[in-house]
Amino acid sequence: MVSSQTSIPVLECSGLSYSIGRKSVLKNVSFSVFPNEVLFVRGMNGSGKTTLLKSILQHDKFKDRIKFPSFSPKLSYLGHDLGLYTTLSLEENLEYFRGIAGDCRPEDQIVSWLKDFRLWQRRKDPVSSFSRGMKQKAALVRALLPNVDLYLLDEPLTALDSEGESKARAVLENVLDTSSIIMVTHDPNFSLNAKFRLLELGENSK
Ligand SMILES: Nc1ncnc2c1ncn2[C@@H]1O[C@H](COP(=O)(O)OP(=O)(O)OP(=O)(O)O)[C@@H](O)[C@H]1O
Repeated sequence: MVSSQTSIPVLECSGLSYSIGRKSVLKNVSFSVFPNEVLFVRGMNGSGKTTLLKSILQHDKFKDRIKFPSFSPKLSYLGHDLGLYTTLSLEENLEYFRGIAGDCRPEDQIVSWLKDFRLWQRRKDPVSSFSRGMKQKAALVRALLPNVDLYLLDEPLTALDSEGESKARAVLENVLDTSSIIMVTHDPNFSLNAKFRLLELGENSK
């Protein structure tokens, strides 16, 4: 369902422009993210989707453009670099991130997600032994482990099979009960059973 909500946004971005060297990557980008909503960010390769997520992570540098009207939200990021220690087991990774993250989702929720993703039996194996899709699922669980207000997910369903994608959809809908998500996706048909908005970035790399 497309959102028509008028509550206070978690994040408000107005007129954000960003250049790398002489290349203009983001041109006058404006959008809002509301509580318990997902913002899908789409656009061609090179249109600035990853740059936008990284700009939000570095929001201190863009104080006049990226604002948090009600409170400064806690953020969690999943990028193309999956952010896992591949010589450690999945269980060790999650223990490590639980240790540094502070407030985290309950253990039983994480166990349930690992079972849904068929990772539970492999939790003691080094992440380096995982397939590409398994690494992606592990990285998604790692990113969603901290209990934060806003998740920044860059193509989080890359390499997932149809079962994995369906489970990931349920996990993301679960997360939206308490948080908001900005999700980069190339799939125009991807949807969640949640309120959503769309941000289409222009292609600036010609
Ligand atoms: N470190 C960098 N140095 C120079 N140019 C960069 C750098 N990072 C990104 N860019 C340029 O910024 C533009 C946007 O890149 P970005 O990764 O944000 O695009 P994207 O929309 O996420 O692309 P994709 O769909 O391929 O992941 C591209 O033209 C890219 O070449």
